[in-house]
Order: sequence, then C-alpha cells, then structure tokens
Amino acid sequence: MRDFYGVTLDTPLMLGTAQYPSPAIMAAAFRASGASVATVSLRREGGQGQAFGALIRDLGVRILPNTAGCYSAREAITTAHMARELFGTNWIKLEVIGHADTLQPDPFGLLDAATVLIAEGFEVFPYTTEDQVLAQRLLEAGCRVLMPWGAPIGSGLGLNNRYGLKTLRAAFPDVPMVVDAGLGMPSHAAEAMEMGFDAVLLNTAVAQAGDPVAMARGFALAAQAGALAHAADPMAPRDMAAPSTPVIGKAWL
Ligand SMILES: CC(=O)[C@@H](O)[C@H](O)COP(=O)(O)O
Repeated sequence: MRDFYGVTLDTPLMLGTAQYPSPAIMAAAFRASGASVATVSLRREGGQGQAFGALIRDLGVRILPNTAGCYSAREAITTAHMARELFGTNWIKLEVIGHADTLQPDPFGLLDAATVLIAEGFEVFPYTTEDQVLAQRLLEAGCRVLMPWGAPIGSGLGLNNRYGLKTLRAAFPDVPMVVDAGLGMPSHAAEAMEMGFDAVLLNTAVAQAGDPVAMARGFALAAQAGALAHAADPMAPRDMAAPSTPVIGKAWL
C-alpha cells in the first residue's frame, strides 16, 4: 500500500462522513468498511458542534478534513486554516469547485490554493481531474498525492473516463493516487484498484444506500479484491479464444 505523506494506510478505503441516516449508522458503516481515513467537511459539518467532532474522533481513523463547497482559492485556503486548527492535522483534501452542475474542480483555483497551502506546510490531497498537465503542475507545486475524480460528486456514475484515468496512472507511476468521487457501486472501486490506484474515496454511495453498513462492507471487499488482482499481475486480454484446457492427443472411441 502506498505512502500518503509518510503514512501507510492499512486499507485502501477512505470514507466521507456526510448524509448518513444517523450518527450511529455512520459509525457502524465505518466499522464495517474498515476505512483508514474519514474525510470531514468543515463547511457542512463544522456547525454540528462538539458531539460530531467527538464522534469522528471516536472512529479511530485518520482524519482528512476537506474544503468541500469552496468555489475559490481564497475560500479554500481560509477553510484549510480553520481545519488545521480544529483537527490538528496538516492534511487537507483540497476541493476548489469550478462548476455548480458538475462540481468539477477549478484547475486554476486548485493550483493557486495548493501552491499557497503547501508553502504554509499543509500536506495537500488535491481533488483534481484526470488532466496530465494539471497533475504535473500540482506535483511541481509540491503535492505528493493526487486525487483524480471518478465522476461528478454524488453522481454514482463510476469511472467516467477510463482512458484518462489509465493514462494518468501510467504517466506518474510513483505518485500515490486516490480515485475520489462519483463511485456508485463496489465494482467501481474494484475497477479503480485493478487499474493500479492506491485507494478510493467515497461518501454518497454508502451514506445513501438503503443499508449503509452492508454497502460499506461491500466497498471494502471490492477495493481489497481489486488491489489483490492488481498485485497478482493479471493476464492480458486477447481477441481470439484460447482453450483453457490443454488437449493431449484425442480420445480413442
Ligand atoms: C466527502 C467528499 O469529500 C466528497 O466531496 C467526495 O468527493 C465524495 O464524493 P461521492 O459522494 O460522490 O462519493
């Protein structure tokens, strides 16, 4: 498993903390998922007070505060400052949203905010697209992790641009990468891990499932299966059939 700013995670699953039917169900979903990281939105959940903060801390997982809902570099930077103070971590999942309908990242605001935050000692996890040039710029700015989107946040569409994700993975083989957002089913997580990504981050698919706890477990198993398959050096697909049972001679009839 990859190193995320010097931290090796036990499992390849990062889970969001929003939209669960109740705090108790959220905690149970975390336990079922074995997630290593909980991402927390300061702007959405910061107002829920100390009880929520205590609940998150009780999950016993690493906290990755995020800047969800920020539409400018300035807003994201201010939110990151508050998050560092509140959670006592330099980790920040940096979201600078560029478009209200797709919630896609604003590449320019993202790079500006990442540059400032890295200079201030933050360890930035940028929510980005699969664009290789932007990835290169983020790495040059000092990001040591990339979080390309699977699909628009909350859409559950899975991996929208497989070609883009595969080429991004291949272009920067040594950079830890997490597919973040848009996953709807465990098979999407398995596919991302099979492609060689190091972890997946999701929220809506678990929180909004009829049974969040069962879905959390499903994602955990799928991410683990995908990681195992990637490490097992999968066979290359081929166009023509090839008998899987070798035939030695012919049966005598
Ligand atoms: C919780 C969080 O950080 C989201 O912004 C994240 O990107 C998850 O997206 P989904 O809800 O689509 O899984």
